[in-house]
Amino acid sequence: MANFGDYQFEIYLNGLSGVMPTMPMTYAELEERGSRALDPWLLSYVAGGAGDEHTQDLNVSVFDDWGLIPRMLVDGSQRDLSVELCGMTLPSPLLMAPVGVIGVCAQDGHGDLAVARASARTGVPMIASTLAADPLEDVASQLGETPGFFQLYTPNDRELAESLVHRAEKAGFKGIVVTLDTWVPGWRPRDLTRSNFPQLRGLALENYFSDPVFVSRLARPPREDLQAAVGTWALTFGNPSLTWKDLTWFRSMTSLPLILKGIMHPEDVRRAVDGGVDAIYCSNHGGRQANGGLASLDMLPDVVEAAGEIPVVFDSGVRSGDHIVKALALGARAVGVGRPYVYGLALGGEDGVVHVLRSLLAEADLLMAVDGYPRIADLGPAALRRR
Ligand SMILES: Cc1cc2nc3c(=O)[nH]c(=O)nc-3n(C[C@H](O)[C@H](O)[C@H](O)COP(=O)(O)O)c2cc1C
Ligand SMILES: O=C(O)C(=O)c1ccccc1
Repeated sequence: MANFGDYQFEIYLNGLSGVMPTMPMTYAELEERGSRALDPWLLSYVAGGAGDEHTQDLNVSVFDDWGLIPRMLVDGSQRDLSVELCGMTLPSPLLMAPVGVIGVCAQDGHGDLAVARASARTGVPMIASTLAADPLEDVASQLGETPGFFQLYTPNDRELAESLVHRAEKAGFKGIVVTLDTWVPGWRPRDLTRSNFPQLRGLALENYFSDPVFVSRLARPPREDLQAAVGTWALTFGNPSLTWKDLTWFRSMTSLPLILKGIMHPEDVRRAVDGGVDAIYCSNHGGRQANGGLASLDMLPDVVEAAGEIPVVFDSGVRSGDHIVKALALGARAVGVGRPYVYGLALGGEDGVVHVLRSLLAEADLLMAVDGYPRIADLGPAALRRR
């Protein structure tokens, strides 16, 4: 397989216009131009976080606390970014974190499908959100050979939760990611001032509206009374009384690999591992849920240690190839990005997402080559140091 870094040569030889017309090459430009491509009310939701967004900003800046240490005269002719995750071999450690409004971040309102097609083209797995503008079956049908994951927001209606998970299994998803940190949205000033949850406009609820259990809870079909359907969704969305006891239930719901997302505390890692999960997803939800916390990267080494043999997926604040490499060196098995591909989608649709993913992978691949860590197995705590 070609190295991801070959994207560099495509750009040198063809010019960026021959590859992806006029797309940004730095995150700063991607964020700036992607932001302008989104309606202001939607941008507040996508870019915003909890409180004064200190934790959200810290997620990104914390990567500067670590520096990679280059090694010389290492044979870089055989590079390999592939990883094993939950019994699957992935071409790279990069994942697309679940984003619940990507549907409306695309010009045509079908961003979930565009992201799924980008996943098919790049081999970068999509973790499809419960909150989607197209039903999960339609998303799964666009994934091609790339394994996909379904992210579950656990409603307080157990029958509905089980229906969603079983639909995901049937549709061909290869793992279930249960998000634990968002059974209620956090305090998000940007959304509060503009009344901005797109969900409340009924914009990302197709998995519910297409679900027989959900529809059976309504007096009239969603299309006939959208307001009532959204109201029922709001009352059903989260379950505040879930506890670790319910891990048995999650485990019993599916034979697919089970991953718990939003884990930051090593004690929670141990409970999850004891409960038989297949992977731990270390994340603070991109700083959107709780302000005043550590950066997600701050907890990664402790989470990895507590997880032992169980693989750790990481996200929050990853913006560049060096961020990916640093998270891998600190023990992550796979690394997710959220906002970067949302801006790629807003700017260039499916091609924009592909460009963002290929750029991140090319940067990570070339950095590992230049720094003398050509394979992921070469990366470990000795590859970096806290400044
Ligand atoms: C607009 C937006 C919507 C999100 N929706 C979901 C979601 O539906 N489910 C979920 O588990 N996480 C959701 N997340 C969190 C992401 O999965 C991920 O944890 C976070 O974006 C990572 O941080 P980053 O944006 O700094 O890369 C969302 C994030 C954003 C930016
Ligand atoms: O915006 C989010 O990050 C998110 O996942 C969410 C989910 C439900 C309600 C509000 C926000």
